[in-house]
Amino acid sequence: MSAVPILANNDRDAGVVEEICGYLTEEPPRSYFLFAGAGSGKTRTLVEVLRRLTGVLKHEKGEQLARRLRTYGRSIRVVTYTKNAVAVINGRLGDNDLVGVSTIHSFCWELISGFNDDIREALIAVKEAQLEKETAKAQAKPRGITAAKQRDLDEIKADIEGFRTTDVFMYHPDRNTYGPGALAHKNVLDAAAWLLCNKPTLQTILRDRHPIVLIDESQDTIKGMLDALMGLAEPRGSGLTLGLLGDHRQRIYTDGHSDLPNLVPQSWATPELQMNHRSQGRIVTLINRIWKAELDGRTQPTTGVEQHPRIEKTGGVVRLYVGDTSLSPEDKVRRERWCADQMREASGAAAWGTGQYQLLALEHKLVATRGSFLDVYQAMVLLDPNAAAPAGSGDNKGPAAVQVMLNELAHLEACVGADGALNEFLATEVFRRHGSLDNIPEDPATRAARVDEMLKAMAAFVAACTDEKSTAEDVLFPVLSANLFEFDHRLSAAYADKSPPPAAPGRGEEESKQARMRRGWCALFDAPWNQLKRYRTYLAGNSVLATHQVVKGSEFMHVMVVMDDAVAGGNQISYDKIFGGTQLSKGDRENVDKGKETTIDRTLRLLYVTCSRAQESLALVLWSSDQEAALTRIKESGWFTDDEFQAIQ
Ligand SMILES: Nc1ncnc2c1ncn2[C@@H]1O[C@H](COP(=O)(O)OP(=O)(O)OP(=O)(O)O)[C@@H](O)[C@H]1O
Repeated sequence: MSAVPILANNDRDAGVVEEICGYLTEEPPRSYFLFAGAGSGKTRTLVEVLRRLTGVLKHEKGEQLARRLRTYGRSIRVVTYTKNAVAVINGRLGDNDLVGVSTIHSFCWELISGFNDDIREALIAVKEAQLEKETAKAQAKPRGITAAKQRDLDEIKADIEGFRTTDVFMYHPDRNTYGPGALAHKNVLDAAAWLLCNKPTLQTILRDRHPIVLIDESQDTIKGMLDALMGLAEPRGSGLTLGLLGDHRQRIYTDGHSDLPNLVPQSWATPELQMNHRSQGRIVTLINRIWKAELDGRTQPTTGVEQHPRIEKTGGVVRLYVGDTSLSPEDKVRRERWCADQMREASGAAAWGTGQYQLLALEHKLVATRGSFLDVYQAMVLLDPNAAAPAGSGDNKGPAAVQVMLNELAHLEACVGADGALNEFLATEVFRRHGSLDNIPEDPATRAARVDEMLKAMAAFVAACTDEKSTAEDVLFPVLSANLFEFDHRLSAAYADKSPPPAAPGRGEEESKQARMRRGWCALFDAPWNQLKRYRTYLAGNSVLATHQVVKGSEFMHVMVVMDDAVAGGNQISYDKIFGGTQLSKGDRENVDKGKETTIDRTLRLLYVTCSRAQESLALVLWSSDQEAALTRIKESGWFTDDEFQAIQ
């Protein structure tokens, strides 16, 4: 008797897999948009559908579809947001020649690569449209086309000329591509979208290769491509069927459509997942509340399925702590530890006392302060602002010129045991792997001299990296002097240059790239070596610290969300406005009047994403510019019970 209601409740979404299989195997097949909230098991649903449609699991109509796909050499294409998601789906699906899983970048490049004339035509058309639009916009302004704007417009013209004279285009979806004909990621997406809209041959190729395309995280999928695909899928029976999976409540990038649910054609099916399998009941109630909140300054609709927790997940602890944002960063870090202690008492989870909770901060700099690697992080930002921090797609690997410090030297350092002794066997392996032993001289005497030089350099390296006080320069010195690895010429040149760093530019002053990089190199060489390890862990996404954006798709037992608008800078996100410590600005009011997206809308979605990462307990720490006002508003909001929020003393 007891098992029945559990199954009934937890299995309220059990029919969705079969429902979707039905749409995709109908004649003609029907496109669908799956509303699937946080923790609802989108991936599992997707994989289960694919198993049935490709004949892995017994399914009459699925087997027929699989036969048809195989006969014509076709496959179902799944498009994911990150490479990590590709690996997860492939891992769960196993070997399956009827399904291809890739990121949108790989998918687009696969479609257009080799069609150089078409790519050229598309890129020129896209850029000319951009030039026309930007010129008209600038001309309409009271000051007309300023010198700075003219520079931007000239850059677009130069891009167009560059495309005109390129014969062969090159691209690697997994990394930045350099050299003649190299395309940026955005070029590839733009070109593919344009070609899909304008070239019937490419439309036929797509339909012929992949009659079914399923897109994960569709709320953040780049608009141009999504529009092109949605256009091709109409009318039903056109030869392309789309499945869009997503959660518009979790849209955090500006690439996606702002209101996807309303763009989906009426004729599409709209199945729903109502369960949240991830979080305890208290957390699910909170995220439902957050989404439904009728806040002043909100323009986005509250469309969405109310989620249900699993019926055995009746617990969960949620707390909101409100502190004064004018405190120093050190004081804030200390008080956040106090909040963690409060969480340990409230939840009884030892993890809060041992630092085993995931801390989510709004901004990388904030994370770097809390993670004690601020010097290294700031140096990396100066060296390459676009590569210094982890990205949601998992693509950033740090500035290219310092890769040897992030890889080779890290691997060598890992050969040093806790007792400070170097494991020579492992170190030799590291050298072999990175090609450092390839050029060891043949002649015995020179060979012995080289080996001796390497051993001495290694001993000096070990001494430097086990000394807490060493800077990056101290550790680099022996390895660079003995050429233990192949160093990027920019790193070697910067190291050899002993000139002092240029002064940082004043407010509003421009800085050349060269001066900025020189400051970056000097800051990096001066930074404590032990910060590099923490920076690497963060970059790789393996840290207990992360930004709010990067954790999309992840889950953690215990989560602390640190909300500190003042430190984060920018006006895109403001938690203090949501919680009442800051009033809406004039710009917010204007946006509301025009029905445009507001800070409140963006912040609410980000808050929804961060809160929904927690499985067991969730601490929200708000650094507010008006503690009292925020606490009053929080009490009125009804999001939390009286014992769930308090001031940070
Ligand atoms: N049917 C199910 N029964 C039990 N557990 C499930 C089920 N589906 C998913 N889960 C579990 O619930 C958690 C959330 O699933 P998953 O990460 O796939 O959700 P999601 O829809 O991708 O969420 P999000 O959009 O928040 O990232 C995972 O731990 C997963 O193992």
